[in-house]
Amino acid sequence: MEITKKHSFHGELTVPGDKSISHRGIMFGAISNGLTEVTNFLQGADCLSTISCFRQLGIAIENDGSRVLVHGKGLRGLKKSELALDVGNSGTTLRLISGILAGQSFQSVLNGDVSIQKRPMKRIFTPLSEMGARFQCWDAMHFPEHPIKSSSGRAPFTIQGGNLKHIHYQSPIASAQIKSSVLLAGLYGDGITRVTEPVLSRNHTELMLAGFGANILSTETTAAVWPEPVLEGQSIHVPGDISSAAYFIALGLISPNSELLIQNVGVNPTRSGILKAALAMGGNLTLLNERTVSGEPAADILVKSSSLHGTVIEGSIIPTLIDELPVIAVMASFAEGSTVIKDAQELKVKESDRIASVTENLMAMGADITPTEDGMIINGGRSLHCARIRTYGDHRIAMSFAVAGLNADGETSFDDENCVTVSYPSFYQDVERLLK
Ligand SMILES: O=C(O)C1=C[C@@H](OP(=O)(O)O)[C@@H](O)[C@H](O)C1
Ligand SMILES: C=C(OP(=O)(O)O)C(=O)O
Repeated sequence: MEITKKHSFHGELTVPGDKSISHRGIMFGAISNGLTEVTNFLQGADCLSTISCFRQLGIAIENDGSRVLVHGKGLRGLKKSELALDVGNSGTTLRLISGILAGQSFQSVLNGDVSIQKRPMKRIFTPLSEMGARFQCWDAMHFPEHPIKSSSGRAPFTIQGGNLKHIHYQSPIASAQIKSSVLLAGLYGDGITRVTEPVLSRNHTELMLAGFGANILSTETTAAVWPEPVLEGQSIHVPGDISSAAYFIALGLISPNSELLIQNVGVNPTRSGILKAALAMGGNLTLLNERTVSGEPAADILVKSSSLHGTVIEGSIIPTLIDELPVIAVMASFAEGSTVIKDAQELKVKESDRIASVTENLMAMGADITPTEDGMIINGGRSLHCARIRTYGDHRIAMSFAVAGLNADGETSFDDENCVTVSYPSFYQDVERLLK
């Protein structure tokens, strides 16, 4: 596939359902009593991995391509899977399911793709072990034919769960995956489990678990969950994913004479830092029709071409736009002046090292970018030219550089453009449709 400069983008679009909320709908439905219906479910590879893991754990799940029905079996209704659970490319699946499996009396084996096998899991082993779960990592090269014990702190690994104690975990990292994993294990604890984070991360778990009937309380950066709730199946309508809308926000802002209306996007303040960052850069963005969908704030976002300028992105806003930083870096390359991104060392442990992958590709396109230990500095305003993009199999890198390529001279090509199926299977078709 080659991408060339296009002049402007116009029209209305809806982006697919939110990935974080889709995962949680399946997981919480599986451990609730009765039927959970998830509409506008994201049919991306990551969320399909969550469905297949819970099917392996004995949960009947019907998926007609949009609506998903989960026949929940209650907190203690999961069955041991004889085969390893394969989370594919999905860190959210792996870390959240581990919290649930920590509470089961059986053993589970978890594995995923080569990217997952590089991602750090000690961050969940530490609190879940403190609660009483036991973990054993295996050497990925020889697994499963010749299981060799490893101390890698990465997948593949075995969890032996059961008889959990409650804890108050002071997480060193602002991570919704760590927080959610501990809170889910806390459902099986012997008292109130609390998680305190340095900065508040996305709170979809707290909002949705409360909707299923859990007793859960959030105060600033601490969330507390009471054990042994009776969870009841729910109807969840998933709002559009702001992380997917981000590519169209960037495209609308940096492409000349463009105007896009992105409908029904989740704008939970713990997720929507990109809106604040884009406004700080001088972006013409308006939120319309603000409403609540299944307990989550949603709105339509009107985006118009803008002359952007640089900004500083640091501190407590970082967890609210962590997945959007690659496309924000692309926006910054089209802005006048410098943009400084700090406190974002978590970028190094996503599907790729996103400080390195963003830097490499933006440099290849002629941008002025310097990587730092915890972010990057971009001196914008240079015109970009085509390059062959190395995605490292990372969906967010592919989509961010599609946005760059649509505003760069020449033919931009990709080593693997298909990795977008992880979170946005119809991405290229949606871009095509909005071309004026
Ligand atoms: O909880 C979630 O759904 C997610 C949390 C974030 O990860 P961390 O918790 O590792 O920051 C984010 O990057 C990921 O895409 C989804
Ligand atoms: C980091 C991401 O997802 P996960 O951690 O679930 O793989 C992402 O979608 O950008």
